[in-house]
Amino acid sequence: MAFTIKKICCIGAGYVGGPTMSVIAQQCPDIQITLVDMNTERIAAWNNPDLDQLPIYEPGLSDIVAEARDRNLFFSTDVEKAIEEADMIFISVNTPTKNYGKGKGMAADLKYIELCARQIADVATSDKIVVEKSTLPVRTAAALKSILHNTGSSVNFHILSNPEFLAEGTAVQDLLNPDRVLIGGENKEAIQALVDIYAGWVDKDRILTTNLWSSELSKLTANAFLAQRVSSINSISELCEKTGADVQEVAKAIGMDTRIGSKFLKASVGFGGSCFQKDILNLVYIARSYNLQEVADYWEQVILMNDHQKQRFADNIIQTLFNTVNGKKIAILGWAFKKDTNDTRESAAIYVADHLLNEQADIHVYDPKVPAEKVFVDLEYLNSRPDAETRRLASVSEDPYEACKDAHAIAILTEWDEFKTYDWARIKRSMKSPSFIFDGRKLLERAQLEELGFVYYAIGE
Ligand SMILES: NC(=O)c1ccc[n+]([C@@H]2O[C@H](COP(=O)([O-])OP(=O)(O)OC[C@H]3O[C@@H](n4cnc5c(N)ncnc54)[C@H](O)[C@@H]3O)[C@@H](O)[C@H]2O)c1
Ligand SMILES: O=c1ccn([C@@H]2O[C@H](COP(=O)(O)OP(=O)(O)O[C@H]3O[C@H](CO)[C@@H](O)[C@H](O)[C@H]3O)[C@@H](O)[C@H]2O)c(=O)[nH]1
Repeated sequence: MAFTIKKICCIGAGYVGGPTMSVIAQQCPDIQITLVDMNTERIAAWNNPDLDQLPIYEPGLSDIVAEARDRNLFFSTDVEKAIEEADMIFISVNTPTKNYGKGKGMAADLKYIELCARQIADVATSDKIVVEKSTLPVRTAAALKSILHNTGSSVNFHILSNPEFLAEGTAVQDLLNPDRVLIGGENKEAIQALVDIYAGWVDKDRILTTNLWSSELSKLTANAFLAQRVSSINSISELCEKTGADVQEVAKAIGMDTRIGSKFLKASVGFGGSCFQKDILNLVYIARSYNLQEVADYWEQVILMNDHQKQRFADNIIQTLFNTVNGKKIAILGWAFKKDTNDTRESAAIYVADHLLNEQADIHVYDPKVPAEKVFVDLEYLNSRPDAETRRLASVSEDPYEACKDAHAIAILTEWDEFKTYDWARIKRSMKSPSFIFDGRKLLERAQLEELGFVYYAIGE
């Protein structure tokens, strides 16, 4: 039996649900989409007439929301109503690393997923296609199936896995022109119903269908491979610093080998974001749960290398500043985990700053998109010291020149384009001497800065 999809509900209006559903609504004006979330503030922000106040910053997103909102795209806190009315339900809730109990610090916490499944099971009175959009451990669909099919009602549920591969900062472009769309499932008609939606704007050759488990595992694997490239080049950056090789030159030289490819070879202060670490830890946990110790150790090293990269960046600042940063003002440019997003989850900046705060440095943060309070909350979450001390040592500036004034050093931790356009001569004049720059993104030009009198350190040089 072919399915006709007229109404979609998406549970979870976050970094994935928001942009994904906005693009589907834009591309498929005949489908009515309701994004629901239990976070009332988030939903209110999605409904804010002022498009600058949307809860998520992504280039191009506000135009799409402006086009589709209140036409066929709706944001609501009425989860039950949206579930009841929908033909297809996307689950796009967060699946963070568990911070309690069995698997603490490793496994994905599936409590939000289970809650969604139970809510769907309780509310649904007609057949539904349930789509896993969240990133999930392989075989989660089996648990979902068990919850949905044990309701005692005659409602049929078809479960699909449709992991999302968008990267933040380029979410809209990634959704409009995906390298591939992956759909795993068991029921051919249900799979076809989702294929038909994407086929509205995605080339059919790029829509891949697989079994459920391959789809679930492909998502974890893709992130593990991407993160592994960053850790691999970061490991080489340290060797470059010892030997006189330049990591950018090495990356270019190896990236021109078509078997290696040039993407994801940018050495950095360490990868951040809500996905890489969480998903690799989860992969490691799954491997260990099948007693595959070598597999687990292999992937765990990607995380250990990343931790080392953040740590050694902070250590290098301390060492270079004559082995003490106590009472010294250090400007941190960039708090988001990458440019063009306001997301700070697992940002390397948090860990570098925390390390410097442990040494009693006086931290001044500037980021073009991250609100001040978020910076404090991120630091306080680590619980490294009393909150009052964090707020005494750290501050947030709305102006980059203020952040850098009287600083002993500047650490560049996000690759925001605007940092390249600053009046660096003015910044130099306002700083203490010697004036150090620690470029964790290799964003600036060494020759220009050295000419201005800075002492310039960059990852991998
Ligand atoms: N952020 C990314 O770039 C990205 C990309 C691909 C995949 N993913 C995966 O997508 C999933 C979602 O990630 P995200 O970044 O959008 O998370 P997020 O935290 O931004 O959004 C999740 C939302 O779900 C809501 N929620 C949780 N449980 C709920 C429930 N029972 N009912 C209603 N709302 C509920 C939360 O309030 C939150 O607003 C995760 O599994 C993540 O790994 C994320
Ligand atoms: O050469 C590189 C590439 C990335 N990074 C860093 O790696 C992190 C992650 O970057 P990126 O992958 O671009 O952003 P995410 O939004 O985390 O996207 C990843 O995680 C998502 C969530 O699962 C997936 O959907 C995407 O495909 C995957 O790229 C950031 O801190 C980047 O600065 C580097 O340091 N060097």
